[in-house]
Amino acid sequence: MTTATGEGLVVQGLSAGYGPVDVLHEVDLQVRPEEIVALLGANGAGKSTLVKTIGGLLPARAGSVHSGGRDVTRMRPERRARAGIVTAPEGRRLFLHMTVAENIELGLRLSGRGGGKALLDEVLDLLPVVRERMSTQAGLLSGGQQQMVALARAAAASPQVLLLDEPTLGLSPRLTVEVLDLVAELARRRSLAVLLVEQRAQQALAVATRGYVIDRGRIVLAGSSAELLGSGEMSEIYFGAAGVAPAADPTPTNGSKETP
Ligand SMILES: Nc1ncnc2c1ncn2[C@@H]1O[C@H](COP(=O)(O)OP(=O)(O)OP(=O)(O)O)[C@@H](O)[C@H]1O
Repeated sequence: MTTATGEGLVVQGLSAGYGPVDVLHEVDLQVRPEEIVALLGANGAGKSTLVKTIGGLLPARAGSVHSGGRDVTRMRPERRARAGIVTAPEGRRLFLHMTVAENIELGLRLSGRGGGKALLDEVLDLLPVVRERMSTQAGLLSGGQQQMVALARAAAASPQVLLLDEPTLGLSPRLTVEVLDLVAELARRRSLAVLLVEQRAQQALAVATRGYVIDRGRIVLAGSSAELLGSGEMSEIYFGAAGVAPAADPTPTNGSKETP
């Protein structure tokens, strides 16, 4: 593990938890620009907690988070977003009664980091499904379309570090491949450092160059995608604990969480 903090996302010795319970224990990870790194783990392993702590929604109890060489550990989420760390949270979190355009505008305003019309245009070129539905109410879109809107909203905020918490949750295998291909295209075009949280290890490792496996709040395995896919240890830790096969398709749900 390099300790260089100059580029991308660097997490060192990060611990966090809820109330009296420690959930994350001294997590180290790094994502360089233009790199997609998968964060894999069974239900309850600590993936969302790690994303929340990196994004600033949950305070770090120890350790540090750097983005582009800047120490953001003590910054509030809005300041972190302005510093380049943008999260597309699990469950999409769209405002379902608002149009797609309003969702994107509001997201950009909240992040305080919109990349302007040119960037939004570039993102929408990659996501024609979103462009075609800018005036549609978000609640009327399918789960896959909502996922694309969440991705567009996050990408249009001009992130340096993009945290994607289960962007394929509830999507069909075909849409999963489509969303992950788009993530890869965005990472390449915009030099993004992408941390991709996924339960679908095979699909995630197909677009990621490297991955980490988290178990009970600790990184227990790290390696290239090929190494992880071939690792018996990973199957044991991850799939043994999860009780699902690597390519398992989680039960589709179109449910969305609406934040006030
Ligand atoms: N708000 C909370 N308050 C207390 N404990 C929580 C809270 N959120 C999560 N936890 C606990 O923290 C641990 C890690 O949960 P987390 O949601 O980070 O796991 P996860 O890997 O994202 O799981 P999943 O894949 O099911 O979303 C679990 O034991 C969970 O019960």
